[in-house]
Amino acid sequence: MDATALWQRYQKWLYFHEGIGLYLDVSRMRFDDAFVERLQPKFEQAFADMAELEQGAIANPDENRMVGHYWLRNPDLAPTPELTQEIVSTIEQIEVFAEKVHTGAIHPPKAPRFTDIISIGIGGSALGPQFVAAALAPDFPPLAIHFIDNTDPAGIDRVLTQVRNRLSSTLVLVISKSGGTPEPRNGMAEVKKAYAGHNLDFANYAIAITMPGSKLDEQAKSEGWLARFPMFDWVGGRTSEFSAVGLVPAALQGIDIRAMLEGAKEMDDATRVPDIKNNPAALLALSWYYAGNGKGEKDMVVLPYKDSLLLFSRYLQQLVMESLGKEKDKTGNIVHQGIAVYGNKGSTDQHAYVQQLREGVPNFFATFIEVLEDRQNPSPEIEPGITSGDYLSGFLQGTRQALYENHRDSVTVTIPQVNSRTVGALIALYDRAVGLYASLININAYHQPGVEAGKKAAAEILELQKQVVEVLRKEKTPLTLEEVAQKIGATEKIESIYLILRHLHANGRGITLQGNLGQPSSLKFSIGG
Ligand SMILES: O=P(O)(O)OC[C@H]1O[C@](O)(CO)[C@@H](O)[C@@H]1O
Repeated sequence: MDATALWQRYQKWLYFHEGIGLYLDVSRMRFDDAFVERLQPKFEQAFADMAELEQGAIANPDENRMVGHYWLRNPDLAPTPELTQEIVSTIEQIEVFAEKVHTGAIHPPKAPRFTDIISIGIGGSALGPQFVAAALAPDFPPLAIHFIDNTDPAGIDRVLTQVRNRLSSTLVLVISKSGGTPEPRNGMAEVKKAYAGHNLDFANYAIAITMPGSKLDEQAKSEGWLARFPMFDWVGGRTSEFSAVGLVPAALQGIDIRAMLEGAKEMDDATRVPDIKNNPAALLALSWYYAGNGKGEKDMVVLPYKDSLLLFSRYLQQLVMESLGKEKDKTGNIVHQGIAVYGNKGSTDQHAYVQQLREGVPNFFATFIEVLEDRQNPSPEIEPGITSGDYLSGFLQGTRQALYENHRDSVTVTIPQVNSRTVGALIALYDRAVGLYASLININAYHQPGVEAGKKAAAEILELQKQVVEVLRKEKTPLTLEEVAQKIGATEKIESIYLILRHLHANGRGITLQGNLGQPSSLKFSIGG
């Protein structure tokens, strides 16, 4: 396509949201009108599915749940007045709580103000808060946030070291929808011990964000934690940023949560329009379908050209891949669906993997996120008439063009600046795009049956570890791996037994070994001695 035709195509397909100032350009996706027409019936179904979902249908039949994240930013949409009230009062509760923490009306026993937050959670209970903190937290927030989003002991230590002089003024948010996920449970248990080690009563510092009645909720209630905020059954972890999961940490950091909710609501209104061309989420879903042939054949590379949006690609990775990556469609056919998402930021990635994007295997489409405002204050010139921001902007255009010339398609989302409203709108845009795309390919975007297998296998390993240790404790003489496996009656698990023992040995857990480390079958293990 020549430059004139491309410019025509750009204007024909350009979407602009006046309220938010958001542009979406899908002109560099090479679909034609016939393709759009072919998808029209699927989109009609998708818009109808979405309307039903918003009205409170059981849109997640496998878990028998409604899917209500859209109600969080427009509580009047909730299907019952009780739900509306629950949403409204939770937001009010959060604002009042944050205000009291900021003014010192709620303060730690031994200090006039809380200074820091340790936020413990994983997946949807971490990625939204992390993304929003990186994008929106003021440079000098009223409370500085630190995340424990794993069961990595060294990661936990790092956070505890960062706050070691301020533990007595550090709030701890324990965020887990289910209240039973092992990683945050472990993080919480370790942090609780650290407080005890400093003679601090953890309950005075701890806040639970979880479903009422969960294990975590019961613990928080019985131990008298400082506060509890509800997470709703009808909100999925990966779409929970506008529930207490995201709003509590954001409000505590001084982020304007009302503006974030407003931006999301405005975007929700725009993405409810049942017209592909005038609905930015539909345009995204159309582009994804085109790129990957409705089967995820191409990866989505997300390139925000703004440091503060660095974590957007990681946030989208869970939203898109946990929602769309499914073995079966809604009818039960094996489909192995999904779209792989990765990315970091531009123009930094230009000096990392963009080489492959431009010339290597063409198995992706790019999503550029552009921010019009370079910085809040005027920029100095680094060359006559040129600023650093001009470079950033030029690099974005250049990469988009270079990719297109080499038949690599791209979408560009442009926002005027990074603020609470635009970040709220971005999250809402992708929430809806995922929902619509899921309908196009007929999958349930709201469950995650696949993650259970890994969790179950891990639980079995921990059980096996107990058996291994028990066997070695009873033995006087060192045992080979085969002997351990035989004594447990699990010869098929010999590799797992080896890996368990190697890990215990590396961590000074009382395991002694003799033999050649490079030849596991030569090793003999004992406890102590
Ligand atoms: O908030 P929870 O219940 O601890 O779950 C954390 C994450 O774990 C998952 O259930 C998958 O393992 C995600 O969907 C979720 O965001």
